Amino acid sequence: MSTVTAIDYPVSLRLEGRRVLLVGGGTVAEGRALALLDAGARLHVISPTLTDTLQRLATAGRLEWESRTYRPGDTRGHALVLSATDDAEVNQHLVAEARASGLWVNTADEPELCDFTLPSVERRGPITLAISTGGHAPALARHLRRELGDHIASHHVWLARLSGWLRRHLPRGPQRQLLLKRLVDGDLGALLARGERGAVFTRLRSELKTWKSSGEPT
Ligand SMILES: C[C@@]1(CC(=O)O)c2cc3[nH]c(cc4nc(cc5[nH]c(cc(n2)[C@H]1CCC(=O)O)[C@@](C)(CC(=O)O)[C@@H]5CCC(=O)O)C(CC(=O)O)=C4CCC(=O)O)c(CCC(=O)O)c3CC(=O)O
Ligand SMILES: NC(=O)C1=CN([C@@H]2O[C@H](COP(=O)(O)OP(=O)(O)OC[C@H]3O[C@@H](n4cnc5c(N)ncnc54)[C@H](O)[C@@H]3O)[C@@H](O)[C@H]2O)C=CC1
Repeated sequence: MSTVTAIDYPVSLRLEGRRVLLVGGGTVAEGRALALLDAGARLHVISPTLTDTLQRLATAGRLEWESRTYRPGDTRGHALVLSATDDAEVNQHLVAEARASGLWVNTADEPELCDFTLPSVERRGPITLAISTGGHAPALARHLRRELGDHIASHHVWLARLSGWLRRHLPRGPQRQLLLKRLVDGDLGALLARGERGAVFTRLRSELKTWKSSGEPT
């Protein structure tokens, strides 16, 4: 067991259409595979065995499965590499190979060998809550994720979708910024928190009319 001293730098990766290698097909690999598929990755799994769920995904063509053990050279052609075998030596080889080719790699069994670690993730619509303890306390990350996840209410999800729509349809600038901030913690945000979506719509509709009449595209 190793010690982790540096603080991890959080990012949200866009993996849609990218080829990701996952070595291992057990319970831990299954969790990673489901999250990677949710993110739209083109998933390549190398493992002599698969869990039932992974097996079903392979049969359905949702992932590419090679039923064999890892071989040097397997990382070629991938954007990201994750190792989740129960063999520490295999995981170490995979990390060394990935790093030698400049690829980012995560191994489930050794925080110190990871180029990135996986946070505990809670999703509500477009909102992602991710908790990291930098490898110190994964069980605590999970506990906090569940506890804090309860604070993301349905009006937050609604607000995120509405904000996304407004950002796509209104031109950038101070007027849009002000409106989007008011939706979160201004007068409109207060209405939303009370569940008064109808009132917010009415107010928005009349405000957007002013935008139109002042020559702004909607
Ligand atoms: C470094 C990291 C590398 C990585 O995997 O990226 C790592 C490493 C290790 N985890 C181990 C054990 C456990 N991991 C969990 C749970 C999760 N582990 C996750 C992430 C991470 N785990 C990364 C750091 C994240 C951070 O701390 O910020 C979560 C958050 C996300 C995910 O996996 O997707 C997911 C919760 C998902 C959810 O929300 O439900 C539980 C709790 C449980 O299962 O209930 C236990 C048992 C309790 C314990 O041991 O603490 C072991 C020892 C294995 C052994 O003893 O054999 C190692 C290896 C080591 O530390 O040496
Ligand atoms: N990061 C985390 O959150 C956690 C990590 N772990 C660690 O993750 C690792 C995997 O755990 P589990 O999924 O529970 O193990 P598991 O025993 O269920 O699965 C291991 C998988 O690796 C495959 N495998 C073994 N050798 C291989 C090789 N040479 N090439 C390709 N595939 C190979 C096996 O066929 C099997 O599918 C362990 O090292 C464990 O300590 C465990 C719990 C949590």
